[in-house]
Amino acid sequence: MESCLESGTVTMKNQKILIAEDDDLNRSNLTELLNAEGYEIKAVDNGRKAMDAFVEDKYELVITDLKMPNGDGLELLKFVKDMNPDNIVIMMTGYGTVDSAVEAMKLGAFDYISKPMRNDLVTLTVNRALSYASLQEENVTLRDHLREQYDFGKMLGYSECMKTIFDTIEKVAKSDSTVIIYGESGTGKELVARAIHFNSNRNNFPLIPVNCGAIPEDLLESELFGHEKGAFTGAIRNRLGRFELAQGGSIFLDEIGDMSPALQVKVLRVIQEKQFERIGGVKTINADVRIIAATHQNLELAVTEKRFREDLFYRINVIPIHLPALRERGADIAILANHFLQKFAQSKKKEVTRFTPEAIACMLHYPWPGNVRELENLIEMLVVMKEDGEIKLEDLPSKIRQFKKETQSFKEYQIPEEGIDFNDVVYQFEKNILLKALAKTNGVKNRAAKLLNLNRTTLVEKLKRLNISSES
Ligand SMILES: Nc1ncnc2c1ncn2[C@@H]1O[C@H](COP(=O)(O)OP(=O)(O)OP(=O)(O)O)[C@@H](O)[C@H]1O
Repeated sequence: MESCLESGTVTMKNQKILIAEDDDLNRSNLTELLNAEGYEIKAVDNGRKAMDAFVEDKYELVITDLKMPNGDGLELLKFVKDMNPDNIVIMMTGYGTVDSAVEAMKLGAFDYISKPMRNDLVTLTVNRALSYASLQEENVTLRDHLREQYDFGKMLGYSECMKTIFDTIEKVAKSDSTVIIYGESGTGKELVARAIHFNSNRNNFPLIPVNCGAIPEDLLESELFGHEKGAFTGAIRNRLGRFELAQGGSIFLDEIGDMSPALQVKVLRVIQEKQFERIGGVKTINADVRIIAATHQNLELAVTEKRFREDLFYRINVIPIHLPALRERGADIAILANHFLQKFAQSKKKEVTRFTPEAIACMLHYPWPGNVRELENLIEMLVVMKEDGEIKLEDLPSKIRQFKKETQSFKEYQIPEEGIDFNDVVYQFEKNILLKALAKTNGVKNRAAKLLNLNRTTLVEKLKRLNISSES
């Protein structure tokens, strides 16, 4: 990319700008103006088309009108920020109301331009926004470069909380301190443990995982510490335990909260004295092992309920890392979904290209009780079921489909400071629902009535009252 200095700001040419504006004249003026400035422009006339374009291509900047039919500016802003929180968005407002602009800024818009627009102000705002974007990109590239060095492997995350977690991993990896990772099942605790180990000074030695919740208690002790031949019935030869196998490296004690109190004492001794004996053995073995633990439980609560030893808790809770549930990091859902789509499309040799914006929006609102694992499994299933093309809302299982955007955007409906015309809003909402039902049933009123749980006569009366003809 070539860069040049213009009116005190750095302008990066060949950057792409997406414009969403329903006013034809404004749209073409803006396109001409910014084309002349050397930017590559894609201009569309509503929010929905802009969402489609945004999913398909990379745009350094999105400029959107606030009020548009079919996906307004705020909806587009939210969509862009969900897909990529770092993407810069500028709003255009014809209403000059500070309120809507303030709301847009709160939602992450970079700036706003009031209409009627002055060309010099437009170019100034756009150049400023893109200079900022370039600086931001430089920072991200630098950080990504550092991150690559630390080999975060397949672990993705663009949400603020995941960035904080990556920073923590970088810091703690080299420290050799005990780490405990808290998080619901499927949030990526094992991936974090791997990232810590493989970025630590112990990475030439193994990382040995043990799922303390999956191994029966009487076997777990021998799994961890090993046994001598004849230590118990069935111990026909000496066996190394996982602590010994992990010598020089790290041990990942997954679901440590499920460990019995008797074993908790033994693990405490390994941490305090760095020593242990095999079952039935007399020789004391030195343990040079870093402990990385994980649990989905609230260990503090387990301590107060006397299910977990307090002394062990303080020994392992040295560096706690809390992995948020997937539903708490909206920004990651779209990124992870696209990543898994590419991964499975490639491995299963399918031409499944992308998700429609509606499908993504719906996934953003589903609560994902099984977290990233559930998302990964779902996308594998969707790719298997599909031959090619895009994954649409209808392709999603019904438990996810019920979290369609309409429900949510209605929940999120904000009454502006200047108030609303109640009857008009309800009228628009009702009309919208009826039109959608008709579109979904190809205009067949019987089926539309069934879909809405109305009887046919009521539906027909409503259509008449709302002035909806079969053509519409
Ligand atoms: N940030 C992420 N980026 C990419 N893949 C991820 C991410 N987080 C989790 N995964 C994937 O999700 C799946 C579950 O992750 P993982 O096994 O680490 O979760 P967990 O919290 O340890 O689960 P459990 O507690 O059930 O053992 C894995 O296939 C993992 O590769």
